[in-house]
Amino acid sequence: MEDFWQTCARTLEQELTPQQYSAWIRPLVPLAFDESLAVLRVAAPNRFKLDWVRSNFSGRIESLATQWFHRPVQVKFELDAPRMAPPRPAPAQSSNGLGHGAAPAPQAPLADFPAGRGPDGHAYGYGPGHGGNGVHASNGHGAPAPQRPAPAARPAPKSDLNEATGIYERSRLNVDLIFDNFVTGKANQLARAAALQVAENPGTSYNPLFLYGGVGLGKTHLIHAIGNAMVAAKDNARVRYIHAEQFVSDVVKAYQRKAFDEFKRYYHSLDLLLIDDIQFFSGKNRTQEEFFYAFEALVALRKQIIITSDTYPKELSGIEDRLISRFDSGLTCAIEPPELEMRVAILLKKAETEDVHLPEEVAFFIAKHLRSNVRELEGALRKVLAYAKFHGRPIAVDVCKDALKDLLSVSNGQITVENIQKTVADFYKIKVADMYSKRRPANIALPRQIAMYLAKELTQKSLPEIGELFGGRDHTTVLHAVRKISESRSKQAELNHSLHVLEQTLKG
Ligand SMILES: Nc1ncnc2c1ncn2[C@@H]1O[C@H](COP(=O)(O)OP(=O)(O)OP(=O)(O)O)[C@@H](O)[C@H]1O
Repeated sequence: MEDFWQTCARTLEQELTPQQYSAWIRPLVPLAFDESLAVLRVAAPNRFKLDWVRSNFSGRIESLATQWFHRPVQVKFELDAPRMAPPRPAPAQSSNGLGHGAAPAPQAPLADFPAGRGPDGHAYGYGPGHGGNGVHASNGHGAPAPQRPAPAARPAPKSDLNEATGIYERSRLNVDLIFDNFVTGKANQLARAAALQVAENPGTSYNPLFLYGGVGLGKTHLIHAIGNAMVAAKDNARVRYIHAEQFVSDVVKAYQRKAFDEFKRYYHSLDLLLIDDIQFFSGKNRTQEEFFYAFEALVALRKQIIITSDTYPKELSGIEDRLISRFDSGLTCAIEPPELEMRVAILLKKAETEDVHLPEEVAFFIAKHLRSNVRELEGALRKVLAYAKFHGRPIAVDVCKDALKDLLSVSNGQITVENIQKTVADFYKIKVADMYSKRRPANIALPRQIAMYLAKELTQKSLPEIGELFGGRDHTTVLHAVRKISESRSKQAELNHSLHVLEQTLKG
């Protein structure tokens, strides 16, 4: 087996770039070859590498093994326990800023950029060898913490676990959000391809990568996947995921502590900065200024920046032009709401992750009725599974109907505002983001008014609620749109026809 592995590694070394070889193949360790089953077991140092090699190299390794052993061989990848992804840590704080502190993190938030001083005056350590950096693992959207421990094959040495935990605490990456469990379809394939490209060639392909789309469509998932891939490729990569609101709060803390030098030192030294929901920078001038400096510094050093937003750069309001033009200078990709088949695939994948068998007709039922975003789909699936378990009933369509009764009636015959926005945007060939953007050219303003009108007609939402879902518009704007479209409809046959088609499409 050792001989085979040496030959296999040599072959792959010739076929791959040196970076790919040392990132993915060199860390693999052959464990055993089971003669009777013709199964080759190979260990990967962590979960990301494991997922990556399984998706990208298992076929090639299997074919080399098949040639070598003169019979079909299956390759099974396993985690090499000592370097596995860390268990979800209780937020750890260095007790004195230097060692691996085991004390629970304090309640008052500390500077999110490391090496700062907490309100108690203690310095909070950062850097390799420091177990805590004074940051909190939170469950909020802003800073998801590692969610789940990778299964341990054997107990890992404590120091390795601490080190690994440190990496994930500092980066704030959620280890569960990886490429492997990101379902791809028409709605997100370009964004995913760009994300993969950036993960493989950080800083040199698309910089910045700007991903935008409506709520719950997978932007955060995708950027964590990039971060996780980068950490997997390079253990000491300086990666940081941060929600834009948290960045604003870091700037405020830097002000309070007169610590802009530390702030800059930290942000300007990253290899990868993932910043989520940049629209939250709107109107925050000092934050924008600091982000501008960080952006310039990182791009000049060919360090990667990835940004997400609810709309495309030119549509961002309250953001300086110099930032907008920089956001636009790399690659901008949209993530659209998923179509039916993709929603089904997502549900099946989520169920598989939970080790639950979800009959396809149940997945179709849920996907047909909940159309707007993936977060909503996940919530519905969780409800159905919990309901079935609680009532001791098998997972079937009738259980779904009972479990999702509220959701189904709230969406008033299954039509949601998000779905209306998507349907109308597709019909008029504009971007979904235009539905909530501030732009007002006629080719956008009319479809937006039509969507508002349909939202009022076909859902239970109030005028203020609709206004909110259309980029925070006032209810009088919605009222104006509803009145205008209903009046025009009675006079213009063509508009009436279009509305009829849209209504039929939405009612399915
Ligand atoms: N294509 C996908 N495959 C699998 N899971 C997905 C996919 N898209 C989204 N999800 C899941 O849906 C949930 C919501 O996704 P995420 O938080 O990434 O959305 P978002 O676009 O960042 O939303 P927001 O704008 O509210 O921040 C997450 O649990 C994510 O894992």
